[in-house]
Amino acid sequence: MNIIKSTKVLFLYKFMQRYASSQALATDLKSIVGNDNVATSTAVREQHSHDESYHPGHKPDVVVFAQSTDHVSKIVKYCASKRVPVIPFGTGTGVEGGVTAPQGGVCLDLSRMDKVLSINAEDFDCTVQAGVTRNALNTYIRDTGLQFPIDPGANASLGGMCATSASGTMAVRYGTMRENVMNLEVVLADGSIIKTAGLKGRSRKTSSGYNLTNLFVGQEGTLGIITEATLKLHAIPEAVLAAVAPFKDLQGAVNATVAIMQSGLPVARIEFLDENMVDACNRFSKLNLDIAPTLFLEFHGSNSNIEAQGQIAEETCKSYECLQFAFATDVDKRAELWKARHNAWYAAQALKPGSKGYSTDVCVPISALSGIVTFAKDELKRLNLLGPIVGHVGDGNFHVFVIVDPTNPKEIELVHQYSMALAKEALRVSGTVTGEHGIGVGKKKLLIDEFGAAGINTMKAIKQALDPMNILNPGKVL
Ligand SMILES: Cc1cc2c(cc1C)N(C[C@H](O)[C@H](O)[C@H](O)COP(=O)(O)OP(=O)(O)OC[C@H]1O[C@@H](n3cnc4c(N)ncnc43)[C@H](O)[C@@H]1O)c1[nH]c(=O)[nH]c(=O)c1N2
Ligand SMILES: CCCCC(=O)C(=O)O
Ligand SMILES: [Mn+2]
Repeated sequence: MNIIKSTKVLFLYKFMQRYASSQALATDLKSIVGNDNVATSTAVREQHSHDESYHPGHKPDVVVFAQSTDHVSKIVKYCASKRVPVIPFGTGTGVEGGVTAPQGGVCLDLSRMDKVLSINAEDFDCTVQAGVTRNALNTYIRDTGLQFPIDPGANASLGGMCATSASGTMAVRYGTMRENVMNLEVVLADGSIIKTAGLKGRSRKTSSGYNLTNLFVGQEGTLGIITEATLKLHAIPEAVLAAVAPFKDLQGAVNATVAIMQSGLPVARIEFLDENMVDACNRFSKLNLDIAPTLFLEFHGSNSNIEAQGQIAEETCKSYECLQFAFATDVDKRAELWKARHNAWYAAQALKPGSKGYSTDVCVPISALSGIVTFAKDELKRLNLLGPIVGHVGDGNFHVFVIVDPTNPKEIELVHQYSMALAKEALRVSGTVTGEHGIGVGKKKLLIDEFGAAGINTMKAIKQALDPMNILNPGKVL
């Protein structure tokens, strides 16, 4: 009895101590960035404790809404002086637990840094603050005839997209964030500010110094806080044509993809949905597609060549026994199709109300795609799991959205094992454990298999050099 009582007292004491220190932290931060930019309410901390995944949330002690690079620099400098963790937060749409705060600390929300700083239409580039979302940027530049085509399904922040090296349905044509970031402004762990590609750099190519830009693309907030990004823009095509092609079997759809890629056709989108995913999209997005392994395709070109592109794709799909090949030229029909594709994650989860999705994200050389998708499906069947499959197959990248009961730890463990087995199969065939979602907390254990000890030690040496006190998003990636 006494032991229980003293444990309770100790718990209460620790709670009071943490509460007092987080209050002191908030008071100091308010003096740096102003009262309106600091939140300590449970609701705001809860909202910033998790992303869109099944990974358990952890609340930060304080949430700070930065308004400028100067704010970020001052906050990081202060946190360094107190050895307080800093966790950057864009829009919280990540899926590997990257924004959770397992050690508490300050969640640095960048959504109020939402200014488009410059558009250089003649150079096809722009510079934005980190909190600008991809949709906001595309709305802002609509009249220039340009677009920023990297499209994770969610309306993510461009800072978050840089930090996770995001991609999406159009990477097959326009590249991922790695190919589209020209320069970054980054606040380092001591509060100093750098530009990764030169103080004013926005040239199309450079061989000057180390490639700092791509060190900070994909670092998930563990090496620095991205405050501004200079990005490549692309012309909005004169003509766009979409198509839907259901196939008799999975192999036909995947082999047609490989053949289309090998033909050199500049396909803009080529997305695979297995029969379960099509069924889920039909229900969730009110489509009426045949329930079969299906490709959604899109071609970007000029009025004079768009039909020829579509025709080559149609002939190729027919030679792999597609059941039909239906073009969608109408703007609204196309928008409906891609909206449904972007909502696939929610469609999958809606198959079982109350369930949560567990997303896998492997990427392999395209010649290995058919084999590994078959492996993924066979394993689902063996383990009796429901997992609709969707993929940016032109890049050899696909996701199994395994549906889990979040209250059933045994099922979560089983799905975790499935995800690990799939990732190891991807490595066996020379792929990667994540094509676009990153490592976060979810895939840390797999890094050693992908890079080996010497590779991991190199990453640790970089982390140690840039963040010796481990205050930047501790517990993530490495
Ligand atoms: C429905 C749906 C569909 C998709 C996706 C999500 C959802 C919900 N995603 C995943 C997600 O949208 C993607 O990872 C985004 O890049 C995350 O951007 P946020 O702004 O939400 O970052 P979020 O706030 O979730 O943070 C992600 C990570 O980056 C760090 N971070 C955020 N801002 C930072 C900054 N300014 N500086 C440094 N670090 C920072 C965070 O600390 C965290 O580790 C995705 N992804 C994809 O690649 N392809 C896809 O097809 C999809 N599709
Ligand atoms: C939120 C899970 C990832 C979604 C995704 O990457 C996709 O639909 O392609
Ligand atoms: Mn994806």
